[in-house]
Amino acid sequence: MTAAIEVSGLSVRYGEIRALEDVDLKLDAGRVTGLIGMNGSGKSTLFKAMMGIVRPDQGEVRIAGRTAAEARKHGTIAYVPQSEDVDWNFPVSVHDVVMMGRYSHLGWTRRPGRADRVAVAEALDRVELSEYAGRQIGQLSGGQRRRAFVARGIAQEAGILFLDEPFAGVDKRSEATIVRLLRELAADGRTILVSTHDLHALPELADEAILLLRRILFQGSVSEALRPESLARCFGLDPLEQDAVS
Ligand SMILES: Nc1ncnc2c1ncn2[C@@H]1O[C@H](COP(=O)(O)OP(=O)(O)OP(=O)(O)O)[C@@H](O)[C@H]1O
Repeated sequence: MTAAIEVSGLSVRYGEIRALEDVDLKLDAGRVTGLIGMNGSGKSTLFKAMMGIVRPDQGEVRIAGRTAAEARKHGTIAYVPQSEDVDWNFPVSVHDVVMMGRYSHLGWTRRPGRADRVAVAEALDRVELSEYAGRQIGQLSGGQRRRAFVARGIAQEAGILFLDEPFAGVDKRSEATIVRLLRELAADGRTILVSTHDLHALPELADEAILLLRRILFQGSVSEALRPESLARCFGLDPLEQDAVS
């Protein structure tokens, strides 16, 4: 089976800072992968490099046979950003946000047609936000905001979905809804990569896990990734243990 995403020998620097070093990974379609790493370990940089937003110093990214930049241009990748990277006061409705996913599909008039409106309505329905379509995006809860961005990716018909910390600031019920939704989207054949600090959600969420600390420390089963010795290498301590005592 050809990997949907193949990264080889990827290194990224910001001036003197080495954010990623010699990263190799393969992600297959139909699977959810959890990307685990402490703050500053390079998770966002990895997403950006795989979307062709930051240029690698070395190595390459192939997305379904294309370069990262080509794949982004073709709308192959949808990105759900970290909450703090979004201006929630921006005067757009939930419907408008989801319609943004159709931009790569719009014809020469650049005006949404019937097919675009249908795609947006179906995406909103899929994430159970139809009744919120007219609301300003900032008037949604944390979990609903994430679902609106997932709907944007569905409307975009993206085969690949990257989510950067989708559970941060989200209550348990919304978290469970997002986990269920991502599992369904993977079952449809999408490739899903989710960065998260929420290790407790991992067994239900992900088919496999990657531990990142500038380099890939581990890629494999969730149960192995969650072993104390694996986490100790990734975080320098065992965070599950920390949660239990705090
Ligand atoms: N635009 C930038 N300019 C300079 N340094 C940067 C830039 N973006 C990230 N870095 C640095 O690169 C390293 C990796 O950062 P990155 O944001 O990829 O980590 P992260 O794992 O996503 O962290 P977090 O969990 O806090 O979001 C960090 O040392 C960070 O300070």
